[in-house]
Amino acid sequence: MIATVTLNPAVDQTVRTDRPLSPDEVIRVDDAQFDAGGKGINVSKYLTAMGAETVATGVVGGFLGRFVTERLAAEGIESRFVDIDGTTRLNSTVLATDGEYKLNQRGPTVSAAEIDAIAERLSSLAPETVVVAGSLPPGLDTDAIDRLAEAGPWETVVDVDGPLLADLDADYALCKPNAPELEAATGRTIEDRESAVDAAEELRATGFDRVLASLGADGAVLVTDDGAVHQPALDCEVVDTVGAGDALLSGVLAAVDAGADEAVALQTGVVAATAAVSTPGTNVPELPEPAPNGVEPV
Ligand SMILES: O=P(O)(O)OC[C@@]1(O)O[C@H](CO)[C@@H](O)[C@@H]1O
Repeated sequence: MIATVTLNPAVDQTVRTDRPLSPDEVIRVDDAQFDAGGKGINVSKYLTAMGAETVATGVVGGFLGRFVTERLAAEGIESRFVDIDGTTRLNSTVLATDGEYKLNQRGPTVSAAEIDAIAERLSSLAPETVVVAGSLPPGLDTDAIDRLAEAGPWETVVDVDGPLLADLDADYALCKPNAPELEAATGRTIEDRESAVDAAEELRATGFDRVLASLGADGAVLVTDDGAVHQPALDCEVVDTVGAGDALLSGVLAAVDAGADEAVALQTGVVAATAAVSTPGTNVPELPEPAPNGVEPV
């Protein structure tokens, strides 16, 4: 079973307007989509859709926290969150004709005691894999992630900001930086897939068995002990990019969980990410079967 930990969940609000954003004007939008979000939660949503066993945990609070747990229950996603005093955040995406605007709140304060409570939840769930994903809320630093990684016999996967990746001390099974995060974690410049692989190798040497790097229009690479594989991006019309990284990571984890090799896992991830960018918000779209193998060694 794969448990996900979201230390800073969100209600994701997505609105669209058929004009550019401009200051000092009221811009009226026709409708708003609300999804239960936060990176770990999204991973649990995708894993469930892909048939992998998963439980979402982390912290929730207030009326927006209730929205998150109720929405997950309605979608058939198992969750075991720790309640906190503050209110879970509202993150907004505005899809306008001049671009995609994302406003993420910092979120409520979370304490070390609440990390202990999450570690207890994880111990009782006894997952094989724990995925810690998303930003750290006020009150926490990377020690919280290291503590969760070391609190049990599970392997731990992380999807956190680049500077945080560089600060982690425990051993991790996998991390999933995008290109700017890979640059921030290593101080290297990513110009192409070869430089991404070099940076990923450097990151692996600091305590990550595998590095899954998303490279936007250049697809993704998965770098492991067995070398590196690359999957080019697939053609699609991009509606919004929110949640694409979560879909990529989920596809890789679900495929590995089902016994697939690295190339098939990477391909499954890129297919899921392509479906994610083709749909607004962070609800899980219909996931197509992986296309013919486009994976190549780097
Ligand atoms: O502020 P963070 O924790 O870095 O990211 C949070 C977030 O933008 O990530 C998800 C998409 O990946 C959304 O569901 C959510 O709003």
